[in-house]
Amino acid sequence: MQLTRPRADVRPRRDAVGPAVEVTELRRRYGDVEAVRGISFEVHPGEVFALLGVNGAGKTSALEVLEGLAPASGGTVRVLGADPVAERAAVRPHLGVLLQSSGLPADLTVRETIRLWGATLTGARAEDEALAQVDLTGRADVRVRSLSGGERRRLDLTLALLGSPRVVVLDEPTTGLDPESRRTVWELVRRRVAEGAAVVLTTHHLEEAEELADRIAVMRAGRIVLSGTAAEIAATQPATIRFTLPAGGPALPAVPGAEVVSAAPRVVLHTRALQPVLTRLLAWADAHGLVLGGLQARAASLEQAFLAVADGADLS
Ligand SMILES: Nc1ncnc2c1ncn2[C@@H]1O[C@H](COP(=O)(O)OP(=O)(O)OP(=O)(O)O)[C@@H](O)[C@H]1O
Repeated sequence: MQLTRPRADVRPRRDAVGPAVEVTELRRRYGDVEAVRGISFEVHPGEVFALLGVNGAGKTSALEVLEGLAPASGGTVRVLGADPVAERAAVRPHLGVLLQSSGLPADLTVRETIRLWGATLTGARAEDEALAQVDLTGRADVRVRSLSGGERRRLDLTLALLGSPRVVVLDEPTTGLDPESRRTVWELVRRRVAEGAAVVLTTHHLEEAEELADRIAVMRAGRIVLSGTAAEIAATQPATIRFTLPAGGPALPAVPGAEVVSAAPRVVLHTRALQPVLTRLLAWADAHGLVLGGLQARAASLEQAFLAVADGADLS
């Protein structure tokens, strides 16, 4: 299978404002394992950038450098123009981080946790606002150890956004959340972005990337192998046409521009020219007075492209 060759780096659509995050040829190595093998991207203020990839693709390893938690083995990372590891003190006040798992003190209540974290920040949001924005007002006096997984995740998120950070890094922000809580989180992220923040996130929920991200990069084995908007990435895959051919009728002729993936009676065609192929197909059916049973025509999805990459599609 052919996919378009990824761009060498991932350029934002807007170039008027300088990038809040600049990652150039980033590498990260653990002993003999090269987890990140030279990735480049930029994220501008007011933009959401999603890093996708199967388990072990290198997403968290890359984010940890942005978060200032680990040095790069090669390449450069700039957050608001500074090195997040070497200049951590300068970057930290402007950075909101949500790790995959947090280690909050279990004996503190939700309100105490927010108060304590807020005391380390300048210009922290009011406690009540921080509680309300993640629907934890009614749980303010509950100890962290007694929260459900989803409540804890929402607390993590409100802490990450407590200081109104200009750069937000979210590692799987909605893992374990129910659909309603997930929407609450999306709303919060959108609000922060509308206020001008640059957001980098990882997720295994492709619909989350489609909902939130302006641009997406798909990683495999430490490299970015596909990048662009969700629509651009989906468009690397063919559209699918399905129908059932009635018994006893004429055989399906070759349709130029379409590849037969499954033959009659349950026909599946792949095409990169959906409209002309569909037009020819319908004209042929019409000419023979045929009804194409259960006819479906579907453009490719982000999920299809993601799975093709995960399967190791030939990218040359
Ligand atoms: N501390 C470590 N020591 C050695 N190898 C590590 C370490 N952390 C991660 N790795 C390896 O680096 C590779 C990338 O891991 P990473 O956690 O960055 O992937 P990921 O894309 O974030 O995966 P997931 O979706 O599961 O979170 C994997 O092969 C992993 O086993």
